[in-house]
Amino acid sequence: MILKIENLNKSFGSLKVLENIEFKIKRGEKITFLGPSGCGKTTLLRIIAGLEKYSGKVKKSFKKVGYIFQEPRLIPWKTVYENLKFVGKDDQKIKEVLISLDLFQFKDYYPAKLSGGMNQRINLARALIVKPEILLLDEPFSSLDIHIKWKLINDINAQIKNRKITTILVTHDIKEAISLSDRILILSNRPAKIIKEFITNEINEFFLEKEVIKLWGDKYV
Ligand SMILES: Nc1ncnc2c1ncn2[C@@H]1O[C@H](COP(=O)(O)OP(=O)(O)OP(=O)(O)O)[C@@H](O)[C@H]1O
Repeated sequence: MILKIENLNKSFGSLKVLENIEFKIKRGEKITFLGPSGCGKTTLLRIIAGLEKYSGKVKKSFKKVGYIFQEPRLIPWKTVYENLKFVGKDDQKIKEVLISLDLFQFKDYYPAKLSGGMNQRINLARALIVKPEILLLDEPFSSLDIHIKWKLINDINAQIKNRKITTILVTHDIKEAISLSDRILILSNRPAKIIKEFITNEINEFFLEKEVIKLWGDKYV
């Protein structure tokens, strides 16, 4: 087990965001938390990454985490190469990751000169450079055009398969959930509770959409 969470609760002042969250993830597993907007998905990932206080038990058997945020958070005055150098010192490793993501030819560009999709690929490269045992993906496709989004999903799937990385995606998008996970845990409206769980192989998009409409009501868009 790479992560085990029991009786996790989180509030910001009087706003209750997470309620009695309990789950386990095996090493190498890909899971998605599918939840409506504003239910507490980012907060859950931030707790797993060690960036947020909480009450309950979070038992982690990993040290290296890769985190991909909704918006690419690259340092604007550093080139692609320098952005990666900032987190990983090994030139050979940087080169290998850039080549594996078809980014090597852009190594001397500044982020502003590249598209949103390219910036997110660089973000992925930056997350992979630390050789993460677990990759946390916080709606990384939300600002991307549809075809760029699917290219990035394919890239992520190939990379996590090759490197056998455990992944946790949070999203409100059914297709993303199905494309990137072995298991889908459905979160309720805020405060987020786990209300249902599916094995991705056993369902399809249409079935999941019906379930989500039932569970989220008018929060489903
Ligand atoms: N640091 C904070 N202080 C106070 N409230 C916060 C803080 N962080 C998040 N919240 C609130 O907690 C709730 C859950 O936020 P969170 O970002 O975790 O949800 P989400 O499901 O990721 O949202 P979205 O789908 O919009 O990205 C929101 O109402 C948000 O305003």
